[in-house]
Amino acid sequence: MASIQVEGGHPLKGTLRPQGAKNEALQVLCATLLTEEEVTIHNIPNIRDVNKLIEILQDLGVRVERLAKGSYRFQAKNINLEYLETPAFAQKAAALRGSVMILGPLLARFGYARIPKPGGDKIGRRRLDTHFLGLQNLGADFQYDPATGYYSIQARNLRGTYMLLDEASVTGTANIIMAAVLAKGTTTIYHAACEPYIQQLCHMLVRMGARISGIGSNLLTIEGVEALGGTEHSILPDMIEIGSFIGLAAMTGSEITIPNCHIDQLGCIPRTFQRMGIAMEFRGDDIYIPAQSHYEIDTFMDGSILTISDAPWPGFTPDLLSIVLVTAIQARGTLLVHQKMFESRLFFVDKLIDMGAQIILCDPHRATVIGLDKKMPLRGIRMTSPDIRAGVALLIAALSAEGTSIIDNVEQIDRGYENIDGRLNAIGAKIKRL
Ligand SMILES: CC(=O)N[C@H]1[C@@H](OP(=O)(O)OP(=O)(O)OC[C@H]2O[C@@H](n3ccc(=O)[nH]c3=O)[C@H](O)[C@@H]2O)O[C@H](CO)[C@@H](O)[C@@H]1O
Ligand SMILES: C=C(OP(=O)(O)O)C(=O)O
Repeated sequence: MASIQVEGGHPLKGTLRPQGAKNEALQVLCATLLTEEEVTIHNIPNIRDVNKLIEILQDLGVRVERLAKGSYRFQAKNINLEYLETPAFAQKAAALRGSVMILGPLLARFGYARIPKPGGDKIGRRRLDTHFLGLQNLGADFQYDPATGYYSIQARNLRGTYMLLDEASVTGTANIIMAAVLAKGTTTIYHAACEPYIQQLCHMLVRMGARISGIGSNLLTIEGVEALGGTEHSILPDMIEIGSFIGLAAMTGSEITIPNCHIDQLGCIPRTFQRMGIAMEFRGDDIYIPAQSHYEIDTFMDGSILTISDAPWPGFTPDLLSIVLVTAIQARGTLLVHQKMFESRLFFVDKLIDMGAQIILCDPHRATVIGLDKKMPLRGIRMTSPDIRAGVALLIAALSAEGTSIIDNVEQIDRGYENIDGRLNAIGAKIKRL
C-alpha cells in the first residue's frame, strides 16, 4: 500500500491540463475487440485501470503498439479465448470495473465470453443485471457459477430486439450496444445511459461501420451489420477530473486554468459548482477559476437549503459528489449532498470530520455540510483513501488544511488520476510519495 504526504496550506497557481476520460477509455478500448482491423486511439490516460485493461487486451491476443504519449494502435486479429480460463485473467479482470465491457464485444464476435466478478470502487452493491438481461434479450444464454464466481455468456446468433433496460447502467448500456452492433436485425434500447462516454463509444462505432441512431438520447436504435472495420478515435477530456480541479481551486483559494475542457460536453457540471458560489470564466474552451477568499452556496428559490444529488446523465454524475461535498466544507452556507445511486460512498466523511469539517452524516445516502467560510482551516491527519473519488476529496482537504496529512492506499487515486502528485506539485503543491 503506497502513501503520500501532503503539506497543506499552499495556494496553487497555474494550468492543470485534464487527462483523457477514464470511463470513456475503458469503453473504447473494449470496442477494439469488435474488429480484426487496426484501431488507433488518442488521449488515453496513463492510469492504473486503463493500463490494466490494456494488459488484459494484450493477454487476449490484441496487438498493441504505442505510437506516442497517449496514442496507441490496437489490432484484435488473433484472439485467444482460452486466456479467459486462466488464473491470470481471473486476477486481472477482478481488479477493475471496466473489464466487464469485454463481454459484449467477445460475445458478438466469437459467441462466448466469461468474466469473474469485476472489481472497481467498493462503494456499495454493484449489480450486473442490466448487462446480462440485455445480452439475454439479444438471444444469449447466461450462467453464473457461485462456486467459481464466474459469469459466462454464449450465443450462436445474436438477434436484434426491443428492450427496456431495468436501469440506465453506463457499462451495461455499453456492453449491450457493443453486442447489438453485430447482431442480426434491429435492436432498440430504451432507458439507455447517454453519458458522453456512451456517446463517444457510439460515434467511434459508427466510424467503424455500425448503424446507430439516437446517440445522446436514452433511445438508441441499432441496425446490426456483418462486420466492423478499423478507425481512429480521440478520447474527450475527463469531466470528473475537470470537476475535481474546480473543487480543488475553490477549497485551496487557488487560481487555476483548465484548458481545452470541451465545455459543451460537461452538462450541468460547471453550473453545479457555480451554484456553490465558485466563480469561473469560460475563456474559449478553457475554464479559468480565479483565487477566491470566499464562496457562498446558493439556496433554492424559496430560501431552503440547496441539495446536490446524482442522477443518470444529463443529471449530475455521482462521481463528483464526493468532490462537491469536500468543496462545501469551506464555503459560506449549508449544503445537503444526496448520493442516490451508491450505498456506501459517503462514509469517508468521518475523516473530514476528524480534520475539523462540520458534517452530519444523516444516513448512508445523505450528508449535510455546514460551511466554515474559511474562518477555521482543516487540520492535517493520517487517513486512508477508500475509493478513487473519496481519495481525491481527501487529497483536496489535505491540500487546504493546516499542517501535514498522510493519505494511505493512494493506489485508489492512481486508478483514475494520472501523475496527480507531479501535476499538482508543478503548480505549487507539496505532495511527497512515501
Ligand atoms: C467504469 C465506469 O464507467 N464506471 C462508471 C459507471 O459504473 P457502472 O456502469 O458500474 O454503474 P451503473 O451505471 O451500472 O450503476 C451505478 C449505480 O447506480 C445505480 N443506478 C444506476 C442507474 C440508475 O438509473 N439508477 C441507479 O440507482 C446502480 O444500481 C448502481 O448501484 O457508471 C457509474 C454511474 O455513473 C459511475 O459511478 C462509474 O464511474
Ligand atoms: C466509480 C468509479 O469507477 P469504477 O466504476 O471504475 O469503480 C469512478 O470512476 O468514480
